[in-house]
Order: sequence, then C-alpha cells, then structure tokens
Amino acid sequence: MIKVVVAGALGRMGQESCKAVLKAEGMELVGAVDTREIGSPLGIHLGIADLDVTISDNLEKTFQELKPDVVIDFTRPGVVQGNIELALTYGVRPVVGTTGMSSTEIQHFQEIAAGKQTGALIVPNFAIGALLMIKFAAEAAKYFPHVEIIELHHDQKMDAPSGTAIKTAEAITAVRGNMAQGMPSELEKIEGSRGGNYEGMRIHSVRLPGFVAHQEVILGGIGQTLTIRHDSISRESFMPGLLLAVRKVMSLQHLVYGLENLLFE
Ligand SMILES: NC(=O)C1=CN([C@@H]2O[C@H](COP(=O)(O)OP(=O)(O)OC[C@H]3O[C@@H](n4cnc5c(N)ncnc54)[C@H](OP(=O)(O)O)[C@@H]3O)[C@@H](O)[C@H]2O)C=CC1
Ligand SMILES: O=C(O)C1=N[C@H](C(=O)O)C[C@H](O)C1
Repeated sequence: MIKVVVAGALGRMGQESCKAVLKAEGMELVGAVDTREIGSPLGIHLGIADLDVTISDNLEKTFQELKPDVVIDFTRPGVVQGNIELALTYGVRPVVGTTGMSSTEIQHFQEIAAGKQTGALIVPNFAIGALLMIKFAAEAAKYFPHVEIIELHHDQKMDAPSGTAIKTAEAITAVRGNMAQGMPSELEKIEGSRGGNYEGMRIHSVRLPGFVAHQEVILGGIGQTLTIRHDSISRESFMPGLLLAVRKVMSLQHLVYGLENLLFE
C-alpha cells in the first residue's frame, strides 16, 4: 500500500485528488492538510461516510505521526516551496501539482532530492491530453517556429502565465531557441496587449468564470496556421496522470519535472 497525504485537501484539486486516491488500488489516503476546517472529518467535505481522516493544519506533525510514502501538493505558490522542503527532510516523496515556482526553485529541489536520493515529481499539468499537446507543439515548431500561446483558465487562478504555458514554451524553445517574432518596432498602445515574452514567444493569459483549464498553441507559417488545442473540461481530467505519478515516484531516486518524462520514455 502506498500511504498518501494530500496538502491543500479542501481545494478544488485537493478534493478531487482525495477522492481519486480513495478509489485507487494499492493506495491508502492516510492524511489531509489544509488551512480551513481544521479538525473536521474529511468525509463530510467529500460526501463520504466512514472515512477515518481528519483535516490537520500541520504538515510536519502529519509526516511524523503518519509516516506517509507520498505527499500530493495542490496548495498555492509561496506555500508549496516549504512543503517540498519538509517532505524531502522527512523522506516523503512529493508529487507536486502546484504551479508558480521559478526554474531556480525547481533546480534547488532537484539538487536536494538528488542528494538525498529521494523520488520527487513536479508536474505542471497531469492531464495526458495536455502532455500530448506540448509534445505535438514542440514537434510542430521544428517546421513552424513562429508560435504564440493562449492559455485560458477560471478566474480564481493565482498565477499567470499557467505552469502548462511555461512548460510548453520551454519545450518549444528547446527546439527553436530564442527567436524574435513580429516587428521589432511594434507599437503596443495598451501595455501588455502583446502578452508576456518568453524567449521571443508571446504568451497570453485569459481569466474568466466558466473556464476550467484550456490552451491553444498557434503556429504560423507562410499562408497557413496550425492550432493545437487542449481542453480540461473537468478536474477529473488530471486524475489518471496524478495516480500514475504517485505510482512512478515510488521508484524514482531524483526529482523529475514534467510527467512527459516518465510517460513518453
Ligand atoms: N498540475 C496540474 O495538473 C494542476 C495544477 N493545478 C495547480 O494546483 C494549485 C491548486 O489549485 P486549486 O485546487 O484550483 O486551488 P484552491 O485554491 O482551490 O486550493 C488550494 C487549497 O490549498 C489550501 N492551502 C493554502 N495554504 C495552505 C497551507 N499552508 N497548507 C495546506 N493547505 C493550504 C487552500 O486553503 P485557503 O483557501 O484557505 O487558502 C485551498 O484549500 C494551483 O497552483 C494550480 O495552478 C491545478 C489544476 C491542475
Ligand atoms: O490553476 C489551474 O486550474 C491549473 N493549473 C495548472 C497550470 O498552471 O498549468 C494546470 C492546469 O492548467 C489547471
């Protein structure tokens, strides 16, 4: 049995993750941590009776008392860093979905995990379709290096651009390098209207109620465009990838950034 704790258990992703772990074969949900509803039974929030898990606000105590194998983190930028540090200190393998960390922070945790020979995963997007979108976009950029990314999310999202958009831009940059796009003397009459600039590639972030998580990668060539789009229309879309990650992290001895590295080996 893989003993799992979920941090951010009462959030949108945390609740979905708890339900998925409870249903998964070979996994046991032993703990749930959040900043809200401390001391309440997790079951009442999930609508599940007879669930022996209580919400705690203390991740360290949870690690000490329950000795989990894995912690799933869906908290928020600024919190996740401390949680990873703590997990690696206690030899608990972090499976991190929380986005918003810098590449320097990810590298820092890569060094710690390697030093301790502890498995860890940082995954900006667990949806298999999103991983394929990134893979296909990088492949297409070999032939169409002019690219813009539009990501669209619900209006409660804290970070922009999304972790998925950054991962996509990194994958495309690995193929085409830094490349100036558009007119050098472009006049931006409203600041930000051309989006964020990642190595010359523009990223546009849309935040509206009604969206879950969506992304279009538009590649332009002479007389043609190619659009690769992925839509997560419910948070269940992330669960098969999340459960795969929990299983895979058990046999890792270092930190892997991106589930595609384990899926498309
Ligand atoms: N990798 C992937 O595939 C996906 C990643 N995400 C990412 O996951 C993260 C969470 O998203 P989402 O579920 O929508 O966010 P929510 O705001 O719904 O959930 C976050 C939860 O974490 C809680 N929390 C805040 N601080 C702490 C803390 N110190 N310890 C424990 N819990 C804490 C929040 O409580 P409170 O409300 O009181 O602050 C809240 O319940 C985001 O970074 C998002 O980008 C989302 C979807 C898919
Ligand atoms: O906040 C979200 O909702 C999501 N966050 C992740 C990201 O930043 O890419 C993954 C997915 O897009 C949903």
